[in-house]
Amino acid sequence: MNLLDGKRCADSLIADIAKQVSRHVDAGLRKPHMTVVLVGHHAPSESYVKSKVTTCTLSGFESNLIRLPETVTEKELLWLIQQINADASTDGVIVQLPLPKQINAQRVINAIAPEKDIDGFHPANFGRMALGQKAFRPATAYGICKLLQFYQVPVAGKHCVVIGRSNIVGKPISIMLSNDFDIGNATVTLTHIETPRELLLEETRRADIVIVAVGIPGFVTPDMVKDGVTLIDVGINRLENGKIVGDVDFPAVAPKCEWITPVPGGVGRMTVAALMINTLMAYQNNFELA
Ligand SMILES: Nc1nc2c(c(=O)[nH]1)N[C@@H](CN(C=O)c1ccc(C(=O)N[C@@H](CCC(=O)O)C(=O)O)cc1)CN2
Repeated sequence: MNLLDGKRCADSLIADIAKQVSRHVDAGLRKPHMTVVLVGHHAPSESYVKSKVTTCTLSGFESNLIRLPETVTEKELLWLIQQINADASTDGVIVQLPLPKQINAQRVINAIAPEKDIDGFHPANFGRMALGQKAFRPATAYGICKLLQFYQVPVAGKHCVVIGRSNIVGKPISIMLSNDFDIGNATVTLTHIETPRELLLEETRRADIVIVAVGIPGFVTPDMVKDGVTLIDVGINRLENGKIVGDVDFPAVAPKCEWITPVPGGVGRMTVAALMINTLMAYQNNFELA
């Protein structure tokens, strides 16, 4: 069993980004700038946003965090997005998800200027990504690709099963791994929590790579996978005792795996690193450097 260490990979990517930024700054350009919008006080979101702001500093970026109250209206949030879109000093913006019930998240995402949409959630970026064109790619999915690439895990020609069909993880990773560029060229089956159990097992038991993003602790058990599988655990579940675990029963399944991501320290770290890659791309696009 080998660990796909997200911290090690993310640290290496961030060091590389910081070098590129310092070359741009030495040449007289301003630093890349990310704006983060956080609505309310969702505890995990607070921690993710803190990690994004800290990683901006490590990457040599400027960042600013705009906090809005839980009760903010959709209209007020859309107005703020318009202001950020028009602000030339911001290269990229993210609105931390989830948003409170009164706000339609997709309407907010649709209002972000595609050239500042470093989350890659806007339909224009999602569409370009699906077509294999240059685009901001959803950070978790992109981070998984970067992690597989870093550890030289073979993907082309492999059978990959994704469990979970969310717009931010399951759908984009299934498209990216099946595309014929970068790290793709896998044969991908997209399953989800409503896939009949028998069918799910039929798929996962013959998969070379399983990616799980369902938000259920211990969902993947040893009987579901074959020996030598590569297992990517996207789940982040907080147990009552304060422990964070993924969607995989790690102690039981790890001995069967050739490669496996830990939680914490796996995909989560890569999400933040991939967001930095997207921000650098937004900046380089702005200055026509790429
Ligand atoms: N606007 C967005 N909102 C959300 C996204 C996103 O990509 N864009 N993804 C998730 C949350 N997320 C990033 O925002 C995220 C999740 C997890 C981690 C992370 O580093 N996890 C650590 C453990 C976390 C902890 O200790 O609390 C790990 O796995 O090691 C970073 C970012 C939903 N919202």
